[in-house]
Amino acid sequence: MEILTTGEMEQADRLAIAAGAPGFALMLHAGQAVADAATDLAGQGPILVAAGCGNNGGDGFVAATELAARGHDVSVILLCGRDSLKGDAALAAKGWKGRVLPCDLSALGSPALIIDALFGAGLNRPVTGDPQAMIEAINANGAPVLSVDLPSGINGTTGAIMGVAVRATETVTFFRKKPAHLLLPGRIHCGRVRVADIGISDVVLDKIRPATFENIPDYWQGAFPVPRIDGHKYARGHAVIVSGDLTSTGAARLSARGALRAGAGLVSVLSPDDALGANTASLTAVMVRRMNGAAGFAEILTDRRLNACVIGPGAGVGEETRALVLTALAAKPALVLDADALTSFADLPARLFEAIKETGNTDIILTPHEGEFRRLFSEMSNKHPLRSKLERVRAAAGRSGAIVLLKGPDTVVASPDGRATIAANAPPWLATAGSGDVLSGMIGGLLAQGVPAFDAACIGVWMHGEAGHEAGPGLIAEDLPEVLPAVLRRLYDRFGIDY
Ligand SMILES: NC(=O)C1=CN([C@@H]2O[C@H](COP(=O)(O)OP(=O)(O)OC[C@H]3O[C@@H](n4cnc5c(N)ncnc54)[C@H](O)[C@@H]3O)[C@@H](O)[C@H]2O)[C@@H](O)CC1
Ligand SMILES: [K+]
Repeated sequence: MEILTTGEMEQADRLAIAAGAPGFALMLHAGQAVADAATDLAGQGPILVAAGCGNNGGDGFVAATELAARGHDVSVILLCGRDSLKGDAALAAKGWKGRVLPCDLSALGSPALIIDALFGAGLNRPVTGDPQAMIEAINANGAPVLSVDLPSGINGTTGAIMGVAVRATETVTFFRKKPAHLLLPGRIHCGRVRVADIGISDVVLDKIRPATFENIPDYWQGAFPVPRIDGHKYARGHAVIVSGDLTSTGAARLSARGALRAGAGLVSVLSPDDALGANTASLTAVMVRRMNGAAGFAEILTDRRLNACVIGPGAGVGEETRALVLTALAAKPALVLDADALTSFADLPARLFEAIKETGNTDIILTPHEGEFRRLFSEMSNKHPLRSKLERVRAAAGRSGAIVLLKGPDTVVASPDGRATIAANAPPWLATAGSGDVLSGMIGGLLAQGVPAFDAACIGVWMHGEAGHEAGPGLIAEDLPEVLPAVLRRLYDRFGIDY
């Protein structure tokens, strides 16, 4: 499902209006959708609408009018004088026949529900003064809160808190989600998110051409790999995972098991001499192969059947790992660079990015967590400290020439071609030692099956999040590959694939 910035949403409104949908009709639909959600939340109790002076407040007036018509006890507090309302908001306020209370915090009372219609997409500066006091009072009131379009104080495009922001129980937004409904901290302030149809036709998207999508199966269903009945394991690729030395081999083994469970036909751990014993003793379905430094690695990769490679988990930081990465880039298998493979280039990011661009290989994925990202893209992060996660990852993809996957509760995947996805399905207990190693392996396993890199990254992230739910609280990284069959089974059911 597409995600629209507030600018793109404005364009959607304009295109819908130009195609014959009156702006006020859109507001009426929006207000009705808010009223529907409010009825579910408030039951029969009194409802307070806190309205701002723009069209978000207009939606609030429409909802108030609708709810009063349905027999609810509704009152409205307005941030400004009624006379200063303009356009559709003024029209909406005219329809409200009840009292409008001045912006007095004591008027909040003890409603069964507060509808937050202070600011939506038009928030364009930090919240201070009366609106700030109002938002703080709403948060302190204790009543459930239904936010209109966005929790007031949240920037719709970045998800940032502009000084202070409403913490909603539920948010009703219109036509499509905005980045703030998925990116933190915005997502936390939204509560549940409902997307309401307000009469804007999907046709407007042909003109807007949004490049950001929610990372859900509908988005990548077409790229999801399904083993063929007449296929064999060699048709599902051979992923290789580079092991660290004797003191750090576990990460590569976790990664390898992730690759195998994600469906790679064959998986090999490439092991330095000193770690051969440890690796062979702890692996069965995953194969182990001796690898002597970068020269040995280059020789192994001349076998083109080894079509996907993961470097980073437990690899160690320094020149040796840098040499392995540059060797893999030159050999051009589909490639996941994770953890130490990224940190090894913290002082020389340009060398990595140039090597990536020189290969012309578009199947390269960098999978940093926030710390690794800051180290690798420090120049860019320092220059633009206020960019949202989405903007930062997009810029990093452009700068590096690779697909960049920035991990977190709102994992963003961005491609140098501009596409990006945001995932919102990761449970908090997924942030545990070794979890990222499994993720990089899963993506390697998908690459081995021939899934294009951007899709492989998105599918890997989503399945990893689902595996987190499947394993539940208390999970450790070892659990993640083991619950993948359950996740895959549900996906097969959802896609109607026989098995
Ligand atoms: N454009 C449309 O056709 C539609 C818009 N809709 C609603 O309209 C909203 C957007 O309306 P607007 O563009 O009027 O914007 P808002 O209603 O979100 O806010 C704009 C008003 O708030 C003021 N403002 C912004 N930041 C402030 C701050 N920090 N402190 C104090 N005042 C501040 C602005 O000066 C302006 O008066 C959407 O979020 C949605 O709720 C819906 O009615 C659907 C249709
Ligand atoms: K709002």
